Amino acid sequence: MGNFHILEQAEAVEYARGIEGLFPAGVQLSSREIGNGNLNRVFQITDSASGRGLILKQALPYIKVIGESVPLTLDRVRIESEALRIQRELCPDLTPKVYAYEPDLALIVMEDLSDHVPMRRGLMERGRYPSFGGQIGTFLARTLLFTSDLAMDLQEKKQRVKAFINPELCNITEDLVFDAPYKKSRMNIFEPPIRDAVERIWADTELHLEVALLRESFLTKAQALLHGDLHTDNIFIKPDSMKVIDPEFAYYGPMGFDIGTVIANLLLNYSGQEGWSKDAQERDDYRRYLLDSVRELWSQFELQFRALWNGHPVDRMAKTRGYQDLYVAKLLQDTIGFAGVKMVCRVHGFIHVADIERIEDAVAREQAQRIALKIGAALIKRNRSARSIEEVLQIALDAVS
Ligand SMILES: Nc1ncnc2c1ncn2[C@@H]1O[C@H](COP(=O)(O)OP(=O)(O)O)[C@@H](O)[C@H]1O
Ligand SMILES: CSC[C@H]1O[C@H](OP(=O)(O)O)[C@H](O)[C@@H]1O
Repeated sequence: MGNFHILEQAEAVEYARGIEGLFPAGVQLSSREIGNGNLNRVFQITDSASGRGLILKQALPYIKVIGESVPLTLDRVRIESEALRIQRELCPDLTPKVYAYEPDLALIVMEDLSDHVPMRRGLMERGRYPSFGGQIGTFLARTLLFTSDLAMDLQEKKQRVKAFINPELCNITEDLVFDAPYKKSRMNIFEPPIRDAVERIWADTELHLEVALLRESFLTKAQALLHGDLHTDNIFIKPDSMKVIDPEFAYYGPMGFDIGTVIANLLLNYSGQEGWSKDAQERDDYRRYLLDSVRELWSQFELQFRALWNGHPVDRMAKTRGYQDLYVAKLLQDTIGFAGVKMVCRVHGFIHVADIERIEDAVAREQAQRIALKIGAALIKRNRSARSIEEVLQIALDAVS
């Protein structure tokens, strides 16, 4: 990365213009910076005449939301580009096209998905996406099964694990998801009215034991190549299409972490419904839709995961009678536990979610935060005994009754 420098907007445009086969010669290109994420710069570069465009994403050598005092490896762009390549091979319809990867400048150029919306925004506007369960179920089943020991040559899989060692990005998750929310820490940000609920989490040793076990799994279980940050801002959606972006947190970890992250974000929106409608009927209907989506996601995932396992060449031991059932049962438990920690950290941790944060009414916002903490903590505590996704739905219903 010797030639790295932060691109000026005009340089970004010239870089895009130079990519062979994308724009006609002499084309007039416009550009705007649209990056609203925590880590990177994102330019949308458009041919004003045809409306065709692309996205140029450049990593900064530090954490954007904190500043230059906290360096962050540019190697994350290699991880992101390689993960995108693998995900696209496995799920061509569910990932963006990548046009260029330039390691020296730590940038990736990819398909502009502006005809989709980030799913978080879609849900905040009460969008309904009936195909989502099937789409995300496919993404999860294919990316998780086909990158695991179940379906890969065991030696190749180990090489993959090595290529995806992602210590600095994993460290962010280890700190922000598994550590800070469970103790008094400068990394926690929350509003005074929920201090009592946060302090209960800090003092709950039964909860801490479950988090320690989930953290151990995150640290040691190299089960599959994870996306690593599968929240609803990283899912772009429209009625007939869904695409997953931003796998810079990819590493070999426990499958349930990715599935749990999606579920957590649906349930954070569920919690936030407290502030998005004055009409109780409308709020309940939308909550029901979100719970149906959680159920559908899990059942589609399970169906497709089992079908792929049964229908493709897999590891000899994977055919052992009874093994698949135990594997899927444990996967559900992991999913539930990780969904819980991903909810809790977004309420009083360092990074919050707009679904709750943007509620203007302070009382409703507080209520939404309390609901999210209640669901998150209950999921964490249930993780090792859960037997069915229905338990997740019941926990969510109990939290608002
Ligand atoms: N391929 C894309 N098409 C359209 N918008 C995109 C695309 N990639 C990123 N963006 C926009 O930039 C934002 C930040 O991108 P992201 O890859 O999530 O960066 P970060 O890692 O900093 O979060 C996204 O939320 C979205 O608004
Ligand atoms: C200090 S950044 C933490 C936060 O940033 C990542 O989000 P994104 O890259 O999608 O903006 C990730 O969720 C991390 O938890």
